[in-house]
Amino acid sequence: MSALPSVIFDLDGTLLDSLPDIQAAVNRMLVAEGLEPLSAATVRGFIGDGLPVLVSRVMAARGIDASRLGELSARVGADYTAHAADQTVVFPGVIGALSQLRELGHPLGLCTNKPYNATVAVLKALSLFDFFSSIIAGDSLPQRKPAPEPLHAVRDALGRSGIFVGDSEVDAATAGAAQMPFVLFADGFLRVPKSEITFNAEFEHFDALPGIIAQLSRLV
Ligand SMILES: O=C(O)COP(=O)(O)O
Ligand SMILES: [Mg+2]
Repeated sequence: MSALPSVIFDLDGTLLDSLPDIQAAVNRMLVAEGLEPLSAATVRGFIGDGLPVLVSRVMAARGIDASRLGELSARVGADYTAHAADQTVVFPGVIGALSQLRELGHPLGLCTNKPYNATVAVLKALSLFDFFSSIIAGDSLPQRKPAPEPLHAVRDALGRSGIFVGDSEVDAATAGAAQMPFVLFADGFLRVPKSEITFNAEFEHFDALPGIIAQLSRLV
């Protein structure tokens, strides 16, 4: 029997409902600038392409001069990292599914566009850090998702074929570019209709994930 494939996870909107803390950090910056805060729905639509892109979208929405991107990204990043687990919760069933997959012998990895320091802070605060043998974040490599390199880097570090589990069109495109099967968590931060993306399977509760991985493992 061949070795079980690795299972590689996206973070925001897949393992974590992190929107409240991302929105709060963005709005602390806006309020400090004397500007109106943004709604959760608006901020949700800005998440998925990494922190600098998020901040550039926030700045555009509130008319802040683009020349301040470096300064404001650094400020939001530091503030968010210090408060990354204030309101953020793990989606129901995540710990059970990760435990089960690890026990079965699947190596587990993480491939996120969130900056590395914030990723580690939130994973440790929510007792998820020890599950992952390889973590590639939004600032780990010159490329970020949807480029295939971050996903390939995690897969290569884990030393097996891989299955990617994510919530967004960015993740679907990354899996396609990396030529890896993609499992969609359908209750995350997807910004396009499901019909516009390609996935091998989908689920709405993590209790269903180990069964899906068992099926796909026969194909990879
Ligand atoms: O930080 C982001 O923009 C998105 O993070 P994710 O890749 O974990 O969904
Ligand atoms: Mg995501």
